[in-house]
Order: sequence, then structure tokens, then C-alpha cells
Amino acid sequence: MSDQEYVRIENVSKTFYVKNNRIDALKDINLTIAKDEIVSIVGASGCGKSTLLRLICGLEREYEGALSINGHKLNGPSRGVGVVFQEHRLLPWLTVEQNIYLAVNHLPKSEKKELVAKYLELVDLPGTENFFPHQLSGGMAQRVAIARALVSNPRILLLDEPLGALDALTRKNMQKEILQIWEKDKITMIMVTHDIDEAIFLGSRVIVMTSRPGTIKRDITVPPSMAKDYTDPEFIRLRNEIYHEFSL
Ligand SMILES: Nc1ncnc2c1ncn2[C@@H]1O[C@H](COP(=O)(O)OP(=O)(O)OP(=O)(O)O)[C@@H](O)[C@H]1O
Repeated sequence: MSDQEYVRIENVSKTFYVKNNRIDALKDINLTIAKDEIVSIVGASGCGKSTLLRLICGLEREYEGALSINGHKLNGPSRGVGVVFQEHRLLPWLTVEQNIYLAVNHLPKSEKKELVAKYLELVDLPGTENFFPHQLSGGMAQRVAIARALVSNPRILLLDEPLGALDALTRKNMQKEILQIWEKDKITMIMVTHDIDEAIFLGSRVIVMTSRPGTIKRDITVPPSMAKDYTDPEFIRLRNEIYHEFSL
């Protein structure tokens, strides 16, 4: 196993049966993701993006093919995988600190307190330990959700439309913040998004999927030298190229 093949997905297919209907949610997926890489996944609704994430975090245990992380075959939910969903899923009756504690409940209180402070600092929310979720903006709540996902030091962070519920401006700011978090605390990230700009901005690669059956249509490398600027001509060219994949 090399760091280039940190996540290895080989010939993975996942079929659901609903009454007599067969749904090929994923078919012959082959994908490798390097350690500390950020990969974006885009595709039309129903092309199997969430199913793929559920497989990687071990929630879907029945599938064909082979899936491994760091050379270890996946069999069951993994503590080494953090997940951030579109909704922050913070418990409303617990404070920010208590919500984050839940992810590291087994540790002594002093250690938990230190970790919470460290990760709130990382997501740029120092001093918000005693806030309740309703006292946070949407962007702040999502940053707490990211802190909660990172506090247990996962090997991989899965993000399923993490910014989908935010307004356009907050969303753009959060994209920058996610990159800053990644720069400070390198981690392998796999992100599903419906936003092509976001996919390019955050990803080193953009995986374009098709539906019924869910397959990988394109695996596009974002040139590392490209400016993280939505108005940059190269950025626009790439956006058009990916957009074209959807309209074919
Ligand atoms: N538990 C399930 N039982 C039956 N069919 C399922 C189940 N989960 C997903 N599917 C089907 O598998 C296909 C892929 O679903 P999935 O949720 O992975 O798509 P998606 O790309 O994440 O969609 P969206 O962008 O709308 O969230 C869909 O046709 C869906 O109906």
C-alpha cells in the first residue's frame, strides 16, 4: 500500500432491490485517493454519491468488489472516518462543548476540554464552548460540526453536501475556511457537492458520476498551479468542461 492509494475502491458495485425493482446505485466503481488529498464528487441527483460515502464509512456492508483504507479491508463502521452532513446534526439541548464531547466521550474530562478548545480554535470559533446550537449562525453551526468530526482524529473526513444549507456568501467563506482547516490539520477529505465551483475550489480532483447505473464518468485533475479564484480563466475553463459533462 502506498500513500497514493490510501483509499482504494476496486470494482465496487452496490445494488438495491425495492419490491421487484433492481437499482444499480453503483456499478464497477474504481477509485484511488491519496493520503491527505481532497477529492470532490459531483453528479446528478441519484447517481450514488451518498451511497459511495456510506460504503466508505462502513455503513453499507453489503457490496460487490473491494474497499480498503490504508491497506485494511473495510468491514463495518470505522472510528477512523469522520462525517459531516448537510445539516449540522448538533443536539439542541447540549452546548457546543457538550456536542463535541460526544465524539470523544471515552476520554478524561480534562483531556476532552483541551481537545474542544483546540478544535474550536481550528475552526475559528474560540470561546464558544457554552453556546447552544440555536445561538449560532448556520455557518458557525457547520463549523462546530466539522470540529466534532475532527476531534477524534479521523484518518478520513467525509463531507456530504456540507455547505448545501448555507447562503451563497457564507458558503463561499466556508469553502475558504475548509481549505484553511485542511492546510492546518492535513487529512484525507472526500466531499460530495452539487456545486461545480465548490468542487473545483476545494478538490485536487473532481470525480463526475452518472446515474442509473452510478458510474464514474470522468476523473478530472485540478491543476495544482491554478488560482483559487472563481473568475480566473483557467477556473472558468474547468467549470465549463465539468458543466459540459452534465449536459451531455
Ligand atoms: N436504502 C436504499 N434502498 C433502496 N434504494 C436506495 C437506498 N439508498 C439509495 N437508494 C437508491 O440508490 C440510488 C443512489 O442514491 P444516492 O442517495 O446514493 O444518490 P445521490 O447521488 O447521493 O443523490 P442526491 O444527490 O439526490 O443526494 C438512487 O436511485 C436511490 O433511490
